[in-house]
Amino acid sequence: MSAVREFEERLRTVARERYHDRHPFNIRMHQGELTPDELRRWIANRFHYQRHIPVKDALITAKLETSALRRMWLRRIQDHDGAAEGEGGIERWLRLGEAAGLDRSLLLSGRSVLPGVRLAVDGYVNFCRLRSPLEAVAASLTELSAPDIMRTRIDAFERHYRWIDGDGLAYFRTRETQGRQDSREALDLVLSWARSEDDRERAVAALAFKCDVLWSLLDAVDQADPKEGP
Ligand SMILES: O=C(O)c1cc(C(=O)O)c2c(n1)C(=O)C(=O)c1cc(C(=O)O)[nH]c1-2
Repeated sequence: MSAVREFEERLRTVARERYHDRHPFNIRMHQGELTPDELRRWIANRFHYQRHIPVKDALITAKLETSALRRMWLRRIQDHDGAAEGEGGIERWLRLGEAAGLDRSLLLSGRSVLPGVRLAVDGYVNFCRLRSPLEAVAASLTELSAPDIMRTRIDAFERHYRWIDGDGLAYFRTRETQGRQDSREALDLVLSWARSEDDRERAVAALAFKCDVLWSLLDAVDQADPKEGP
């Protein structure tokens, strides 16, 4: 196998084997075992991650040196922030919250964000702020596994959590396609930028770090005091 194919295989293995679809909270979600309060707590806390994705993508965009690359990365910001008020992934996530009975003002206030979730998201944003473009882009490669988890989640919501209106699932449906494009583009960049063995090690470590971010976020949600609100 060529060195590049071997590197790609390592990245795909990390993205598969350390991905948060194996986290106990996601397993319970997919098996239909979450209570409405647990699901609401996840939605409210994951909103904190969602609203920071375009922030970290702006930090990455600032590191890219050509118009073509910046144009590519700007699309990600628009996917989340929309081209106009009332559009985009953040708006779709707020609608998911509303479909689950969460007021958008609660999500926007950040009042429900658990300390561990705040640290995990800060960790990811600061990683993208401080590390090389190669490492920041490699960290986004968890998205290699994201389209599959979106499918699993849509199926689980439609089967087990029918109290959430189906229109609320628009975020997940849109992300299935967007995630595929994002991960294809990011993988091409990482494969072409990582020239040395040292670069490849750093890229794999960046992806493993990002898996830890997603895992820690779910640890915090999973271990939250059930008496606390969403
Ligand atoms: O719900 C999920 O399981 C999940 C996972 C990930 C991921 O794997 O990083 C992302 C998303 N969703 C997502 O919605 C999203 O917009 C996104 C952007 C990124 C990224 O790192 O650039 N990951 C993810």
